[in-house]
Amino acid sequence: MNILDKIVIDKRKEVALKKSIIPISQLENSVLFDRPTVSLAQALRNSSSGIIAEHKRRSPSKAVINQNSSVSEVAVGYEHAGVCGMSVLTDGKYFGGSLDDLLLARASVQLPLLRKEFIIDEYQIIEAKAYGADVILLIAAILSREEIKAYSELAKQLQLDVLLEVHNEEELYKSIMPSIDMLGVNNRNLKTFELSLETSKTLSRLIPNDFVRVSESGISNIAAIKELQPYGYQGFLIGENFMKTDAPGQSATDFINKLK
Ligand SMILES: O=P(O)(O)OC[C@@H](O)[C@@H](O)c1c[nH]c2ccccc12
Repeated sequence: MNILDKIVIDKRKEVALKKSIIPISQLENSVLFDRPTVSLAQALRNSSSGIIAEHKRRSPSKAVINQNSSVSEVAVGYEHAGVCGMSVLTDGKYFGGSLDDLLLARASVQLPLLRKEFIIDEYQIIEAKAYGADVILLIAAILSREEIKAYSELAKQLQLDVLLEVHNEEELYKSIMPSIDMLGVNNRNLKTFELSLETSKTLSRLIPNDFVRVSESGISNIAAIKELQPYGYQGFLIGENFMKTDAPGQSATDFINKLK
């Protein structure tokens, strides 16, 4: 069994438990549920840098990155740096994140916030809205075409943007539909952790022009961005490169200044 299979098995148990404790009606009654959202896709279209900065304490591929980071401080630092959006890992077991992290980020910044989660149930999309997210991630490797369609349509109803993540041609073909706003190509294979920017380059020619293109993972310098821009990428999701430093916000500032 690969790591992604393990994560999904645990996630199904987690969601089943949560559903038995907090009913959907309670999520829908939360204060943030009616908050007007901000579009990340729009922010990326209007930006020249296109940086989406992630809050990530640890990961199965890298162990500890920044175990004790303060999500509020990081969020404020990222906003100050001029990023287009922030990604907040909410998985606890494998990434050390939580929905409280999302709430804290929401309380600290106006930026579009992406709930970075392994979504396998509609409940998690309603939860994302209730905890202040503007965008959800859907991972094609763990979803059928029917699920992608149902989940992305629900997200649109809730005014959430959808970032659909793919890693190969097959995943890309099954995911192309109008309810997707952004197509993310993950340079990291979630099953083997193998990393290569070539993935973004080879898949780019298969992505229809109306989707905002986001390249995800393994981006650690300006050269990588310059290399990917000619392939039509307008968004760049960066986690570890910022989070491994003592001041993620400052490293995002330095990075964006170099891009200008
Ligand atoms: O830390 P990196 O290599 O910059 O990667 C960030 C982000 O792309 C990565 O965390 C990620 C991309 N897709 C995911 C899906 C689930 C969990 C994590 C991810």
